[in-house]
Amino acid sequence: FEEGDLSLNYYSESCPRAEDIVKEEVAKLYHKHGNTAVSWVRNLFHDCMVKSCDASLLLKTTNSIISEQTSQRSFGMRNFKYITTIKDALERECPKTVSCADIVALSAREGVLWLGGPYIPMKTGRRDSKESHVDMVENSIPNHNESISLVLSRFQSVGIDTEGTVALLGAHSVGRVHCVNLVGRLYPTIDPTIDPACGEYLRGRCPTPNPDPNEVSYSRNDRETPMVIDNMYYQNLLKNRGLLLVDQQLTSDPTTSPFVELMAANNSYFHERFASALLLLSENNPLTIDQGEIRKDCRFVNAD
Ligand code: HEM
Ligand SMILES: [Ca+2]
Ligand SMILES: [Ca+2]
Repeated sequence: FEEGDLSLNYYSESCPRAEDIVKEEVAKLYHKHGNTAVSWVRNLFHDCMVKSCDASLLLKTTNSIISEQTSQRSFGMRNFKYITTIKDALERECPKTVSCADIVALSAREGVLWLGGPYIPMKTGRRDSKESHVDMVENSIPNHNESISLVLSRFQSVGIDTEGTVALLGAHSVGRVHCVNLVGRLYPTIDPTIDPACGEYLRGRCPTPNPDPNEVSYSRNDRETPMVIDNMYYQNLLKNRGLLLVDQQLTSDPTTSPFVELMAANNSYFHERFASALLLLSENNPLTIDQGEIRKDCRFVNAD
Protein backbone atom coordinates (compact mmCIF):
# COMPACT_ATOMS: atom_id res chain seq x y z
CA PHE A 1 0.00 0.00 0.00
CA GLU A 2 1.58 3.25 -1.10
CA GLU A 3 0.39 6.74 -0.44
CA GLY A 4 -1.92 7.66 -3.26
CA ASP A 5 -3.15 4.14 -3.93
CA LEU A 6 -6.80 3.27 -3.80
CA SER A 7 -7.78 0.80 -1.10
CA LEU A 8 -10.58 -1.55 -0.19
CA ASN A 9 -13.16 0.10 2.05
CA TYR A 10 -11.36 3.45 2.09
CA TYR A 11 -14.24 5.03 4.03
CA SER A 12 -14.20 2.50 6.90
CA GLU A 13 -13.24 5.22 9.40
CA SER A 14 -14.53 8.42 7.79
CA CYS A 15 -17.93 7.06 6.71
CA PRO A 16 -18.37 3.42 7.71
CA ARG A 17 -21.77 3.05 6.06
CA ALA A 18 -20.72 4.62 2.73
CA GLU A 19 -20.64 1.40 0.71
CA ASP A 20 -23.86 0.12 2.30
CA ILE A 21 -25.60 3.38 1.44
CA VAL A 22 -24.58 3.12 -2.21
CA LYS A 23 -25.74 -0.48 -2.19
CA GLU A 24 -29.14 0.45 -0.69
CA GLU A 25 -29.72 3.37 -3.04
CA VAL A 26 -28.73 1.37 -6.13
CA ALA A 27 -31.11 -1.39 -5.04
CA LYS A 28 -34.02 1.05 -4.57
CA LEU A 29 -33.35 2.66 -7.93
CA TYR A 30 -33.05 -0.70 -9.66
CA HIS A 31 -36.47 -1.74 -8.34
CA LYS A 32 -38.02 1.52 -9.61
CA HIS A 33 -36.09 1.90 -12.87
CA GLY A 34 -34.24 -1.29 -13.82
CA ASN A 35 -32.26 0.44 -16.54
CA THR A 36 -30.42 2.57 -13.97
CA ALA A 37 -28.24 -0.51 -13.35
CA VAL A 38 -27.33 -0.53 -17.05
CA SER A 39 -26.43 3.17 -16.89
CA TRP A 40 -24.06 2.68 -13.95
CA VAL A 41 -22.04 0.20 -16.00
CA ARG A 42 -21.76 2.50 -19.02
CA ASN A 43 -20.90 5.46 -16.76
CA LEU A 44 -17.80 3.69 -15.46
CA PHE A 45 -16.54 3.19 -19.01
CA HIS A 46 -17.24 6.77 -20.10
CA ASP A 47 -15.71 8.28 -16.96
CA CYS A 48 -12.64 6.10 -16.46
CA MET A 49 -11.69 5.93 -20.13
CA VAL A 50 -11.57 9.73 -20.37
CA LYS A 51 -8.31 10.60 -18.60
CA SER A 52 -9.18 9.32 -15.13
CA CYS A 53 -11.88 7.83 -12.92
CA ASP A 54 -12.53 11.32 -11.62
CA ALA A 55 -16.26 11.88 -12.19
CA SER A 56 -15.43 14.34 -14.97
CA LEU A 57 -18.32 12.75 -16.85
CA LEU A 58 -20.86 13.96 -14.29
CA LEU A 59 -20.16 17.70 -14.62
CA LYS A 60 -22.93 19.68 -16.28
CA THR A 61 -22.40 22.58 -18.64
CA THR A 62 -22.00 25.96 -16.88
CA ASN A 63 -20.39 29.31 -17.77
CA SER A 64 -16.92 27.81 -17.41
CA ILE A 65 -17.52 24.13 -18.24
CA ILE A 66 -18.70 22.19 -21.27
CA SER A 67 -20.08 18.87 -20.14
CA GLU A 68 -18.63 15.63 -21.51
CA GLN A 69 -22.26 14.56 -21.72
CA THR A 70 -22.67 16.88 -24.73
CA SER A 71 -20.21 14.81 -26.80
CA GLN A 72 -21.64 12.71 -29.60
CA ARG A 73 -19.95 9.73 -27.90
CA SER A 74 -22.27 10.14 -24.92
CA PHE A 75 -25.33 9.68 -27.12
CA GLY A 76 -28.07 7.76 -25.34
CA MET A 77 -26.60 8.06 -21.86
CA ARG A 78 -29.35 8.37 -19.28
CA ASN A 79 -30.23 8.36 -15.59
CA PHE A 80 -27.63 10.93 -14.52
CA LYS A 81 -30.27 12.54 -12.30
CA TYR A 82 -30.32 9.44 -10.11
CA ILE A 83 -26.64 9.90 -9.26
CA THR A 84 -27.93 12.89 -7.30
CA THR A 85 -30.23 10.56 -5.37
CA ILE A 86 -27.25 8.43 -4.32
CA LYS A 87 -25.06 11.44 -3.53
CA ASP A 88 -27.79 13.08 -1.42
CA ALA A 89 -28.10 9.95 0.71
CA LEU A 90 -24.33 9.99 1.28
CA GLU A 91 -24.28 13.71 2.08
CA ARG A 92 -26.97 13.18 4.71
CA GLU A 93 -24.79 10.58 6.43
CA CYS A 94 -21.30 12.09 5.91
CA PRO A 95 -21.14 15.56 4.34
CA LYS A 96 -18.37 16.18 1.80
CA THR A 97 -16.69 12.85 2.44
CA VAL A 98 -17.52 10.38 -0.32
CA SER A 99 -16.38 11.33 -3.81
CA CYS A 100 -18.54 11.25 -6.91
CA ALA A 101 -15.80 9.24 -8.61
CA ASP A 102 -16.24 6.52 -5.98
CA ILE A 103 -20.00 6.68 -6.52
CA VAL A 104 -19.37 5.96 -10.21
CA ALA A 105 -17.27 2.92 -9.28
CA LEU A 106 -19.45 1.55 -6.46
CA SER A 107 -22.70 2.05 -8.36
CA ALA A 108 -21.20 0.14 -11.31
CA ARG A 109 -20.18 -2.67 -8.96
CA GLU A 110 -23.73 -2.87 -7.57
CA GLY A 111 -25.32 -2.46 -11.01
CA VAL A 112 -23.31 -5.39 -12.39
CA LEU A 113 -24.62 -7.55 -9.52
CA TRP A 114 -28.26 -6.63 -10.17
CA LEU A 115 -27.68 -7.54 -13.81
CA GLY A 116 -26.56 -11.03 -12.83
CA GLY A 117 -22.87 -10.31 -13.30
CA PRO A 118 -19.93 -11.09 -11.02
CA TYR A 119 -19.00 -9.38 -7.75
CA ILE A 120 -16.10 -7.02 -8.44
CA PRO A 121 -13.99 -6.02 -5.42
CA MET A 122 -13.65 -2.35 -6.32
CA LYS A 123 -11.38 -0.14 -4.32
CA THR A 124 -12.21 3.40 -3.19
CA GLY A 125 -10.38 6.63 -2.40
CA ARG A 126 -10.77 8.40 -5.74
CA ARG A 127 -11.22 12.17 -5.72
CA ASP A 128 -13.21 14.36 -8.11
CA SER A 129 -11.86 16.48 -10.94
CA LYS A 130 -12.39 20.23 -10.98
CA GLU A 131 -12.74 20.22 -14.74
CA SER A 132 -14.40 18.53 -17.67
CA HIS A 133 -12.17 16.83 -20.24
CA VAL A 134 -14.66 17.30 -23.05
CA ASP A 135 -11.88 17.84 -25.61
CA MET A 136 -10.48 14.37 -24.87
CA VAL A 137 -13.70 12.37 -25.19
CA GLU A 138 -13.53 11.62 -28.92
CA ASN A 139 -9.91 10.45 -28.70
CA SER A 140 -10.62 8.24 -25.70
CA ILE A 141 -13.99 6.59 -26.36
CA PRO A 142 -14.04 4.82 -29.74
CA ASN A 143 -16.86 5.43 -32.19
CA HIS A 144 -19.37 2.63 -32.88
CA ASN A 145 -17.89 1.88 -36.30
CA GLU A 146 -14.19 2.14 -35.45
CA SER A 147 -11.67 -0.46 -36.62
CA ILE A 148 -10.69 -3.25 -34.26
CA SER A 149 -7.06 -2.11 -34.20
CA LEU A 150 -8.05 1.35 -33.02
CA VAL A 151 -10.39 -0.09 -30.39
CA LEU A 152 -7.65 -2.39 -29.08
CA SER A 153 -5.12 0.42 -28.93
CA ARG A 154 -7.49 2.68 -26.97
CA PHE A 155 -7.98 -0.01 -24.34
CA GLN A 156 -4.28 -0.89 -24.35
CA SER A 157 -3.51 2.71 -23.45
CA VAL A 158 -5.34 2.17 -20.14
CA GLY A 159 -3.66 -1.18 -19.52
CA ILE A 160 -6.39 -3.48 -20.83
CA ASP A 161 -5.23 -6.25 -23.16
CA THR A 162 -6.99 -7.89 -26.09
CA GLU A 163 -8.80 -10.47 -24.00
CA GLY A 164 -9.86 -7.82 -21.47
CA THR A 165 -11.25 -5.69 -24.28
CA VAL A 166 -13.28 -8.60 -25.66
CA ALA A 167 -14.63 -9.22 -22.15
CA LEU A 168 -15.56 -5.57 -21.53
CA LEU A 169 -17.55 -5.33 -24.74
CA GLY A 170 -19.70 -8.04 -23.13
CA ALA A 171 -21.38 -5.11 -21.36
CA HIS A 172 -23.33 -4.87 -24.61
CA SER A 173 -25.21 -7.92 -23.39
CA VAL A 174 -27.55 -5.40 -21.73
CA GLY A 175 -29.09 -2.08 -22.75
CA ARG A 176 -30.00 -0.62 -26.08
CA VAL A 177 -28.69 1.02 -29.24
CA HIS A 178 -30.52 3.90 -30.93
CA CYS A 179 -31.26 3.79 -34.64
CA VAL A 180 -28.81 6.62 -35.42
CA ASN A 181 -26.06 4.16 -34.51
CA LEU A 182 -27.58 1.32 -36.55
CA VAL A 183 -28.78 2.76 -39.85
CA GLY A 184 -25.26 2.77 -41.32
CA ARG A 185 -25.46 -1.03 -41.38
CA LEU A 186 -29.07 -1.17 -42.64
CA TYR A 187 -29.34 1.34 -45.53
CA PRO A 188 -29.17 1.58 -48.49
CA THR A 189 -28.66 -2.18 -48.25
CA ILE A 190 -28.34 -4.44 -45.24
CA ASP A 191 -24.70 -5.11 -44.36
CA PRO A 192 -24.13 -8.61 -45.78
CA THR A 193 -22.20 -9.62 -42.66
CA ILE A 194 -25.37 -9.33 -40.51
CA ASP A 195 -27.52 -12.43 -40.15
CA PRO A 196 -30.34 -11.67 -42.66
CA ALA A 197 -33.16 -12.30 -40.21
CA CYS A 198 -31.50 -10.01 -37.69
CA GLY A 199 -31.04 -7.36 -40.41
CA GLU A 200 -34.74 -7.53 -41.25
CA TYR A 201 -35.66 -7.25 -37.59
CA LEU A 202 -33.43 -4.20 -37.18
CA ARG A 203 -34.98 -2.54 -40.24
CA GLY A 204 -38.34 -3.07 -38.59
CA ARG A 205 -37.05 -1.32 -35.46
CA CYS A 206 -35.43 1.43 -37.57
CA PRO A 207 -37.67 1.95 -40.58
CA THR A 208 -36.02 5.09 -41.96
CA PRO A 209 -32.42 5.65 -43.08
CA ASN A 210 -32.27 9.14 -41.57
CA PRO A 211 -33.74 8.99 -38.09
CA ASP A 212 -34.19 12.31 -36.38
CA PRO A 213 -31.43 12.47 -33.72
CA ASN A 214 -34.13 13.25 -31.17
CA GLU A 215 -35.95 10.14 -32.29
CA VAL A 216 -36.25 7.57 -29.54
CA SER A 217 -36.35 4.43 -31.66
CA TYR A 218 -33.83 1.82 -30.68
CA SER A 219 -33.17 -1.88 -30.52
CA ARG A 220 -32.20 -3.88 -27.49
CA ASN A 221 -28.63 -5.13 -27.58
CA ASP A 222 -29.55 -8.66 -26.64
CA ARG A 223 -33.11 -9.76 -27.27
CA GLU A 224 -32.78 -13.04 -25.36
CA THR A 225 -31.46 -11.75 -22.01
CA PRO A 226 -31.68 -7.95 -22.29
CA MET A 227 -31.16 -7.28 -18.58
CA VAL A 228 -28.48 -9.88 -17.83
CA ILE A 229 -24.74 -9.49 -18.29
CA ASP A 230 -24.08 -12.92 -19.72
CA ASN A 231 -22.29 -14.62 -22.59
CA MET A 232 -25.36 -14.49 -24.83
CA TYR A 233 -23.57 -11.50 -26.34
CA TYR A 234 -20.80 -13.76 -27.66
CA GLN A 235 -23.24 -16.46 -28.75
CA ASN A 236 -25.05 -13.79 -30.76
CA LEU A 237 -21.79 -12.56 -32.29
CA LEU A 238 -21.07 -16.09 -33.51
CA LYS A 239 -24.48 -16.01 -35.23
CA ASN A 240 -23.64 -12.63 -36.84
CA ARG A 241 -26.14 -10.83 -34.65
CA GLY A 242 -23.81 -8.17 -33.28
CA LEU A 243 -25.47 -4.75 -33.52
CA LEU A 244 -22.55 -2.34 -33.77
CA LEU A 245 -19.59 -2.79 -36.09
CA VAL A 246 -17.28 -2.81 -33.05
CA ASP A 247 -19.29 -5.74 -31.71
CA GLN A 248 -19.39 -7.78 -34.88
CA GLN A 249 -15.70 -7.25 -35.68
CA LEU A 250 -14.76 -9.16 -32.54
CA THR A 251 -15.66 -12.40 -34.31
CA SER A 252 -14.36 -11.53 -37.76
CA ASP A 253 -10.90 -10.47 -36.60
CA PRO A 254 -8.44 -13.29 -35.89
CA THR A 255 -6.83 -11.51 -32.92
CA THR A 256 -10.11 -11.35 -31.01
CA SER A 257 -12.20 -14.26 -32.35
CA PRO A 258 -10.57 -16.98 -30.18
CA PHE A 259 -11.66 -15.05 -27.08
CA VAL A 260 -15.19 -14.68 -28.44
CA GLU A 261 -15.35 -18.45 -28.81
CA LEU A 262 -14.01 -19.07 -25.31
CA MET A 263 -16.49 -16.66 -23.76
CA ALA A 264 -19.41 -17.90 -25.84
CA ALA A 265 -18.73 -21.40 -24.55
CA ASN A 266 -18.29 -20.58 -20.88
CA ASN A 267 -20.24 -17.95 -18.94
CA SER A 268 -18.14 -18.24 -15.76
CA TYR A 269 -15.00 -17.70 -17.75
CA PHE A 270 -16.57 -14.60 -19.31
CA HIS A 271 -17.58 -13.31 -15.86
CA GLU A 272 -14.03 -13.79 -14.54
CA ARG A 273 -12.47 -11.91 -17.44
CA PHE A 274 -15.16 -9.21 -17.32
CA ALA A 275 -14.60 -8.69 -13.59
CA SER A 276 -10.84 -8.30 -13.85
CA ALA A 277 -11.02 -5.98 -16.86
CA LEU A 278 -13.68 -3.77 -15.25
CA LEU A 279 -11.58 -3.65 -12.08
CA LEU A 280 -8.57 -2.47 -14.09
CA LEU A 281 -10.70 0.15 -15.82
CA SER A 282 -12.03 1.35 -12.45
CA GLU A 283 -8.47 2.06 -11.30
CA ASN A 284 -7.38 4.12 -14.28
CA ASN A 285 -5.30 7.10 -13.24
CA PRO A 286 -7.35 8.25 -10.22
CA LEU A 287 -6.90 11.53 -8.37
CA THR A 288 -5.95 10.82 -4.74
CA ILE A 289 -4.85 12.49 -1.48
CA ASP A 290 -4.84 16.24 -2.11
CA GLN A 291 -5.60 16.18 -5.83
CA GLY A 292 -8.99 17.38 -7.02
CA GLU A 293 -11.73 17.67 -4.41
CA ILE A 294 -14.74 15.92 -2.92
CA ARG A 295 -17.68 17.48 -4.75
CA LYS A 296 -20.76 18.32 -2.74
CA ASP A 297 -22.96 18.06 -5.80
CA CYS A 298 -21.72 15.67 -8.47
CA ARG A 299 -22.96 17.98 -11.23
CA PHE A 300 -20.83 20.98 -10.27
CA VAL A 301 -17.36 21.75 -8.91
CA ASN A 302 -17.47 23.17 -5.39
CA ALA A 303 -18.04 26.90 -5.14
CA ASP A 304 -15.25 27.67 -2.67
C1 HEM B 1 -15.26 0.11 -28.44
C2 HEM B 1 -15.86 0.35 -27.33
C3 HEM B 1 -17.30 0.77 -27.22
C4 HEM B 1 -18.08 1.44 -28.12
C5 HEM B 1 -17.70 1.98 -29.49
C6 HEM B 1 -19.39 1.56 -27.52
C7 HEM B 1 -20.47 2.17 -28.11
C8 HEM B 1 -21.76 2.14 -27.62
C9 HEM B 1 -22.90 2.65 -28.31
C10 HEM B 1 -22.89 3.33 -29.68
C11 HEM B 1 -23.98 2.40 -27.53
C12 HEM B 1 -25.44 2.73 -27.85
C13 HEM B 1 -25.80 4.14 -27.47
C14 HEM B 1 -27.20 4.45 -27.92
O1 HEM B 1 -27.43 4.45 -29.14
O2 HEM B 1 -28.06 4.71 -27.06
C15 HEM B 1 -23.52 1.75 -26.34
C16 HEM B 1 -24.31 1.34 -25.30
C17 HEM B 1 -23.83 0.79 -24.13
N1 HEM B 1 -22.52 0.60 -23.81
FE1 HEM B 1 -20.95 0.73 -25.07
N2 HEM B 1 -19.38 0.96 -26.29
C18 HEM B 1 -18.12 0.47 -26.07
C19 HEM B 1 -17.67 -0.16 -24.94
C20 HEM B 1 -18.39 -0.30 -23.79
C21 HEM B 1 -17.85 -0.74 -22.53
C22 HEM B 1 -16.40 -1.11 -22.28
C23 HEM B 1 -18.88 -0.73 -21.64
C24 HEM B 1 -18.88 -1.07 -20.18
C25 HEM B 1 -18.03 -1.87 -19.61
C26 HEM B 1 -20.07 -0.31 -22.36
C27 HEM B 1 -21.33 -0.24 -21.83
C28 HEM B 1 -22.46 0.08 -22.55
C29 HEM B 1 -23.81 -0.08 -22.02
C30 HEM B 1 -24.18 -0.66 -20.67
C31 HEM B 1 -24.67 0.37 -23.02
C32 HEM B 1 -26.21 0.43 -22.96
C33 HEM B 1 -26.63 1.77 -22.41
C34 HEM B 1 -28.13 1.94 -22.20
O3 HEM B 1 -28.92 1.10 -22.61
O4 HEM B 1 -28.50 2.96 -21.59
N3 HEM B 1 -19.73 -0.05 -23.66
N4 HEM B 1 -22.15 1.61 -26.42
CA1 LIG C 1 -12.99 10.97 -16.34
CA1 LIG D 1 -27.66 -10.56 -21.99
